[in-house]
Amino acid sequence: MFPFDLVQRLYTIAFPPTASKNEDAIRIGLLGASKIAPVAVVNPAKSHPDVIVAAVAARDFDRAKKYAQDYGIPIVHSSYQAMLDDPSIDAIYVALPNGLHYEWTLRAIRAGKHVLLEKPSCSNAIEAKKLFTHPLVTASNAPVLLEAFHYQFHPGWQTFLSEIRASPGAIQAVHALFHVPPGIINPGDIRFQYSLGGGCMMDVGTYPLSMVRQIVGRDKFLEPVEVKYRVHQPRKDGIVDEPQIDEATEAQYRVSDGAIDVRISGDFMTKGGLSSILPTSWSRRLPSPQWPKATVTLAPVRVDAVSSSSPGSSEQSTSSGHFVQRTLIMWNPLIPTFYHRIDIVDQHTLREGERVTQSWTETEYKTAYNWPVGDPRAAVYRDWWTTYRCQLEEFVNRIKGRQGSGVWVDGVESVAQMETIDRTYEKAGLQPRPTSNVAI
Ligand SMILES: NC(=O)C1=CN([C@@H]2O[C@H](COP(=O)(O)OP(=O)(O)OC[C@H]3O[C@@H](n4cnc5c(N)ncnc54)[C@H](OP(=O)(O)O)[C@@H]3O)[C@@H](O)[C@H]2O)C=CC1
Ligand SMILES: O=C1OC[C@@H](O)[C@H](O)[C@H]1O
Repeated sequence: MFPFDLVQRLYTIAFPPTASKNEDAIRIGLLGASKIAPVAVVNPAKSHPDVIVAAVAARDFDRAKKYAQDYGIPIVHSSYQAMLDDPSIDAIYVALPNGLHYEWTLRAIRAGKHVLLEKPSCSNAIEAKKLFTHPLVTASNAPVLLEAFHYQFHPGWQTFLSEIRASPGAIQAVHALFHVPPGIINPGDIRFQYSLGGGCMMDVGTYPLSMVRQIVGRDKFLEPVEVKYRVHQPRKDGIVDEPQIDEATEAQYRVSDGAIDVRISGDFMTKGGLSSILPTSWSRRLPSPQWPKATVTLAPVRVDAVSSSSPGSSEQSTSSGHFVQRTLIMWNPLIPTFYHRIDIVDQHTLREGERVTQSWTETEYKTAYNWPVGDPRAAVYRDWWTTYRCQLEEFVNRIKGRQGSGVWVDGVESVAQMETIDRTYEKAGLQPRPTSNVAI
């Protein structure tokens, strides 16, 4: 069947309806002529009546001019500071290398600008604590500061969380991954430079980490118990130029108050494609593309007669009855508008003591391009809105003091996320990324 919905969504994302701008629209300035800004801000802003992408600043003026021409941005600044000094700018999008996030976000806040700050918020937890607890950030009339964990703002991810919360059984295991194939990230990229705050855990690894933290509860302390990484080694002569740069990381965590098995995996260059049909020596050269995903396994619960056992207790394995163990999977929470799916898989077993007499599986598949029917948020959101468009909606709502969808990434969460990244690096035997020595 021809996927009309998909084509329609993709067409509307590429050519969004252009909103006429309100008089008090927020004028955003882009700090850096970055690769991500067109996708994360410039395009989403087109359909938002309260956002104008008004300026771009780059270290190289000619590059900034070209970028401004390409994306129809009226003002060009030849330095980041010139952007912050521009009184016509209300908000700044910080999409600089991670190692510059702290410095330029604090400078922007000091200049009275709201900030949409790319993930990860800072180079490490020291910076994140300084930033998010800074009096200029915590003051009641402080500018709005948001770490751009865009996927959280999409109804698809929120529906997944709601399904988990509404499901029977305590959480037993949470696994999340984000792997990208070789060739996506270029050799000289900022992600491969320690001094700029690079590394897999800082980049593709932040998403699965953020996802598992959302699922187990952001107040839970994740203690890394085992962390494995692959060092980035682009040279054939065996010399590792950036020994602190993890090209791929796998981490297992213990959760503060429970026995949940938490694992994450990130990879900048995932290989091993067609491993089931090709010899290993061939397969390990091939990319192995896969959707980012999060998987949650719940404890079995008894669903027939009244049981004295509590969900997840060991008594269940020996008692008789009808048990159901649920697994929930979210495929592709990062680009859900293109494709996503929520699988709700119920594994049924009938037991007589330790003997399983019958077992079967029932699976329900869901998608959520918008909030549920009847939810007032569904009348505001659109099915074609990308995670970035949803994020921009909420950033503006916060600045304008509007109610919004209720989804937000606050400073407490951003600091806890950075602390967990630091702990993960330390457990791996690597250094957290360097702290900025710029005095602001
Ligand atoms: N939310 C998301 O989906 C994504 C988020 N990101 C995040 O956005 C940020 C930027 O990523 P991306 O757009 O890929 O990055 P780019 O490689 O495009 O770099 C961003 C900007 O950094 C500036 N820059 C400043 N100092 C340096 C330096 N020493 N070396 C290189 N560049 C420098 C450049 O600005 P200038 O123009 O002034 O030269 C460049 O335009 C990162 O924090 C990343 O994690 C990235 C991709 C996706
Ligand atoms: O969404 C993303 O995909 C690719 C990454 O390298 C990038 O930084 C990340 O945000």
